[in-house]
Amino acid sequence: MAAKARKVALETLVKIMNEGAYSNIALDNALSSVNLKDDDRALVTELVYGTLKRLVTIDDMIARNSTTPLKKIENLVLQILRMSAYQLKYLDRIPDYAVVSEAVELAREVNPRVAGFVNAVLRSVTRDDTVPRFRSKLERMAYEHSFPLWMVMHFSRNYKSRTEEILEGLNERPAVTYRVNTLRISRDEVLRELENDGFRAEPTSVSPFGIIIKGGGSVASNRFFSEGLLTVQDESSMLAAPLLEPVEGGIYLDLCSAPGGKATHIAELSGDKARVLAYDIYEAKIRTIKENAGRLRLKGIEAGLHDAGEPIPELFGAGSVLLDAPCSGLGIIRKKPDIKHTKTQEELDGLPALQRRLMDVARLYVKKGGTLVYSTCTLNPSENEENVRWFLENNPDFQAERIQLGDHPNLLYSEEGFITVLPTSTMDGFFLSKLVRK
Ligand SMILES: C[S@@+](CC[C@H](N)C(=O)[O-])C[C@H]1O[C@@H](n2cnc3c(N)ncnc32)[C@H](O)[C@@H]1O
Repeated sequence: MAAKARKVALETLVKIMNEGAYSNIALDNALSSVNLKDDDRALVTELVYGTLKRLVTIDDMIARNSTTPLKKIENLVLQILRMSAYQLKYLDRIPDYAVVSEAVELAREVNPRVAGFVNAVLRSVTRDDTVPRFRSKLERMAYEHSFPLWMVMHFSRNYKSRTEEILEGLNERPAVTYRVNTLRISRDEVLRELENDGFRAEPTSVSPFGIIIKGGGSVASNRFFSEGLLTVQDESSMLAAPLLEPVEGGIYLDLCSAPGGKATHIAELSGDKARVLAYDIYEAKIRTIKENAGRLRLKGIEAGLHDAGEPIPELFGAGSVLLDAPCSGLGIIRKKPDIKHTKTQEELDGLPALQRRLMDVARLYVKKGGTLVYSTCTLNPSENEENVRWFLENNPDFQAERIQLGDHPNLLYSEEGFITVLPTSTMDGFFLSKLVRK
């Protein structure tokens, strides 16, 4: 059966690498269209994410051991080599000879003439223990942690001595985390009940709302999930909604809200007694907000299609606002390792202008004494603190309120009290700021 899993993984990789599909979506589609056992599903996920995660290093190895330059290798054959090199160098579940012979079989189906070439390259990769000579510390980090050099330089320029920790964090296997709907059940109770049901679960350490599933199977089919007591959410994302301090009768606008992870949290924290206007620019995504609100049985969410760049005058001064802005997503590489290969410095440079335009509209909805929470899931000061500093300079009626989440090794507090969350196994890289209208 593992052979079938490898074939599915290969097809998925091709969709991502050659057709520009997003890794999480391509993988979900692939897994839902085939009938595979749990072990094989796990293998597909491992092969796809692992290959994308280690691609820089893998390509280097293939280039060293191939007589044909990488750019000239037929696309499908290149993906076979990449996926197989990943197994040879990073997994020990499958013996090397089996990996090579499976790869040769797959290659033969693509083009019988390349089978010998694939065999030769992979045998050579198997024996290759070369440690390349690095011209700098950054080059070493790029190779060892498998990131494009420009991205390592970006982290090093902006996060200095924390660079290696960021690279390691972004390569972590993401833990399975859920937010407890404390409107209906306490976290302690969920933990107790899950333990009774045979799960191993722990509380998250920064957010008081999260649990981490450490073992015992998939909670998605558990009654807690289907009955709306739990929401899949990263721990970092659980930190945004509480900053709005939602109360009964309040009005909250979540301007970029799909799939509604934070909007539903706002509703829960208000006792589901507030209006939560949850907008997004994509029609298809509005459905996901409604589905999530429905599963959680929340009545206060009003999901709708709206471009956050277009002001809605009827709502000026209406309440408090969450702007969880579209961003470069460098903080979520653990879950979307394709970001390592798809983002460019130019793309990063273009984002602050868009984000500032959205902030400029978002401020209009904030009432006196109300709050604007600006957050992103990226590690890039120009999309994060520099945007917020620009905003405060241009809007003297707003002031930053210090966020206090306690001392945790991966939380960086700026002088103004903004927070950058460095990635760990349980937390995405994230940025949070809280701006109050005087
Ligand atoms: C970081 S995600 C939001 C995640 C969401 N807040 C949550 O917690 O589930 C950013 C969202 O912004 C949406 N978006 C991008 N540009 C937008 C715009 N101009 N107006 C409204 N939404 C936009 C995207 O479709 C995406 O769903």
